[in-house]
Amino acid sequence: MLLELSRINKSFKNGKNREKILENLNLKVFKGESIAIKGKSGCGKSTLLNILGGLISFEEGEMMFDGTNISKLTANERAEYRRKNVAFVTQNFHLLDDRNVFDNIALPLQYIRMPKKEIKSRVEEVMCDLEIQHTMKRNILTLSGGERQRVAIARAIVKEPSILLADEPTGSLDEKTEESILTIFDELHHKGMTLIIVTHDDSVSSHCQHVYELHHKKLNYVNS
Ligand SMILES: Nc1ncnc2c1ncn2[C@@H]1O[C@H](COP(=O)(O)OP(=O)(O)OP(=O)(O)O)[C@@H](O)[C@H]1O
Repeated sequence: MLLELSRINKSFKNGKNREKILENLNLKVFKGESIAIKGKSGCGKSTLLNILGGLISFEEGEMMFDGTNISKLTANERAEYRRKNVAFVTQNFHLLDDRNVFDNIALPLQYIRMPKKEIKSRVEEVMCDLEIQHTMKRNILTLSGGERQRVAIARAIVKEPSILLADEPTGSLDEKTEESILTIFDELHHKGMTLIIVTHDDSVSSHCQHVYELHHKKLNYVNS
C-alpha cells in the first residue's frame, strides 16, 4: 500500500461555525494505480487532493504514506514529504509568466540543488517526452492552453514523483488537446506512476483504473 487515509475529518471555519467537509473518509491507494475522484462542485474534492499532497492538515484521522504516518509530521516535515514524493497539476497551471518554458520546468530541480548539467539533460528528456522541445525558449504567455498544460505536467513530473495529483487537468482544453493530455497520463501510468485525478469529465475518469465519487463527505467506489 502506498497511501492510506483512515477516518479523515476535515472542516473549515465558516463565519462563527465550522463546516465539516470530509467525515470519516477512507481511501487506499496502491503503488502505480490510477484513480479518478468525481463529485459535485464544492463537495470537497480539492480539499481531499490538498490533504493527499500534504498541503493542508486535518483534525482527525490518519494518513500513511509508504509506512510513514504523515498526520504526525510537523509542517516542515510535511513540506519535505511533498517536495520528495508529490507533484501537483492544477487547472490554472501556476506557471511563472516571466520565465521561459525551460526555466519553468527546471525550477523544481533547481530547488533541490541538482547540478546544472543534470538539470539540462533531465529537462530536455521530459520536454521530448511531452513533445514541447520546440517551445523551450518561449515565454509562457506566448503558449497555447494545451502547450501550457504540457509545460505544467512536465514541471510536475520532472523530479519523478511517486504520486501525481491533478485537479481538473483538462478543464479548459478542447477535445483534441484533452485527448493528447490523457495519452500522456496513460503513459505515466504505464511507467508506474500513481495518479490521482479530480475530474468532472467522464472521458478522463474512463482512463483511470478506479473511480470514486465524493458524496456526503465520504468516498464511494463507483467502478474499476
Ligand atoms: N480555506 C478554506 N476556508 C474556508 N472554506 C473553504 C476553504 N477551502 C475550501 N473551502 C470550502 O470547502 C468546500 C469544499 O471546497 P473544495 O474546493 O474542496 O470543493 P471542490 O469539490 O473541489 O469544488 P469544485 O468542483 O467547485 O472545484 C467549499 O464549500 C469551499 O467553499
